[in-house]
Amino acid sequence: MLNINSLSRHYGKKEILKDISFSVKPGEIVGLVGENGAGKSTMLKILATLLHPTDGSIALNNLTYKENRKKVRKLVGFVPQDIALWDEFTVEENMVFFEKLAWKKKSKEELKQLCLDMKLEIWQDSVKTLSGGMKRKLNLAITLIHDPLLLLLDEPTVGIDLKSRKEIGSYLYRRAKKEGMMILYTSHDMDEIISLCDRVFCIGNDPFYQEVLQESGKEVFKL
Ligand SMILES: Nc1ncnc2c1ncn2[C@@H]1O[C@H](COP(=O)(O)OP(=O)(O)OP(=O)(O)O)[C@@H](O)[C@H]1O
Repeated sequence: MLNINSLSRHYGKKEILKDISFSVKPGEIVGLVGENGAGKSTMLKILATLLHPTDGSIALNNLTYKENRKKVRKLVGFVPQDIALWDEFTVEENMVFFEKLAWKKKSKEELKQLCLDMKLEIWQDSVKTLSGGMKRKLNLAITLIHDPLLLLLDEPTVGIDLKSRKEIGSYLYRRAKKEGMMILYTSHDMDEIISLCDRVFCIGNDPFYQEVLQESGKEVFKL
């Protein structure tokens, strides 16, 4: 279970997140939507332990972020908007490199299977020769190497073709429901949010997203 309590974040004098509280249950997929600059990435970076909140507390499976940062890090997977890969290395070399940094041992077959699960069928090619969508698939595969309990995805499917997007979505959905993995996910694609997420949180003051999502019958909450 992820619990966020009265969280706020300022950048200088600018308040981006204000008194935010919510919980995510095991196996739940939660969408985070809102206009550009609303604070979605800031929220994910805080949950990924890359930023500190100005105020408030977070706990993952009763591990408080403040006191257990290292332990929490092992349980979290984060796909940021910017792709971070070794361009000169092959897909295989990237997977092996990141496996060494992970806290779980995975065989080459398992690593290759993860790429296939992300609809990436290339293994020996150098990353610099991959398309933008293929790089995103590799980024997703890397994030899943250590079997995170909390998966944070910041617009992960930008540039990924529709068929692969649907298959990756179904794969993540199955894993969340089977393993209790929690997924927090930002996207500007409302169809994808509606089809994949159990609940949606709207961040920021623009009522547009809430109205669109309510029309679809989704459970929508304002943060
Ligand atoms: N390092 C920083 N220093 C100062 N301000 C920042 C910093 N990072 C982000 N911001 C500001 O915080 C606000 C929220 O940014 P954030 O990236 O979290 O928004 P977002 O909802 O993810 O937007 P988008 O949909 O465009 O990705 C923006 O006004 C942004 O300019």
